[in-house]
Amino acid sequence: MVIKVYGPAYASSKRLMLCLAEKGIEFEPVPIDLFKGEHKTPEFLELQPFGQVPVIQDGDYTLYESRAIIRYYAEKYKSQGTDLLGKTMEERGVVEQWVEIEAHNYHPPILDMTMHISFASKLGFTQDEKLINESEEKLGKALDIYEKRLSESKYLGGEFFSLADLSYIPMTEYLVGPIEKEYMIRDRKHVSIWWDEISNRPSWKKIQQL
Ligand SMILES: N[C@@H](CCC(=O)N[C@@H](CS(=O)(=O)O)C(=O)NCC(=O)O)C(=O)O
Repeated sequence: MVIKVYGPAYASSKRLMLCLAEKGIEFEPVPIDLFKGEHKTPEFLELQPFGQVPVIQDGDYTLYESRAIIRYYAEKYKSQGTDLLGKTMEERGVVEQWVEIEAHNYHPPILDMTMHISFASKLGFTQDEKLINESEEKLGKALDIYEKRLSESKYLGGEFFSLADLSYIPMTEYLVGPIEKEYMIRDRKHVSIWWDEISNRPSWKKIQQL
């Protein structure tokens, strides 16, 4: 049974598509147009009561929250494709730490900047310059911590690519692309090297075609 991935091919939905690609797991994208409110229909809310994407349906198993989904598949298919969790519990702990840090210190400021820089006019709200600046400052502080970590370790989770790095890719795409803040990556030597490494993975290039 092919996994159905409900969501647009960007941001959090792309996070799990990337994980499935790294694991060599086939999936069927089911586009959900947020701008048309397709994530707020009664049918979709049956699937995901918070009205957010992504959601997966794997047979009669349904799961939402992108980071829960990538952990599920990384564990379920640990010996298939790229091992994204590390070999020991201690490595796993460090991987989980950086996945959580992304969720709380990286994704939110980039999302706020993206919404206000790229979508304010389209969605009809006033661009909040103060929020953009505060978000950029918060992100800069996080990136300085990543710079130190990546000066000591090739990847965030250790000397192996893992969920800790994978989880960052979709929102970093916004940072270096649509919101034109690539300098925040390029001004940090080790973060820049890391970004070039992880964004050149075949899985990411494959997902970009969607
Ligand atoms: N923590 C959730 C957040 C998902 C999320 O914020 N999804 C956005 C779309 S995107 O930011 O990933 O592109 C959404 O559904 N937004 C619509 C809404 O929140 O009403 C996850 O990681 O799955």
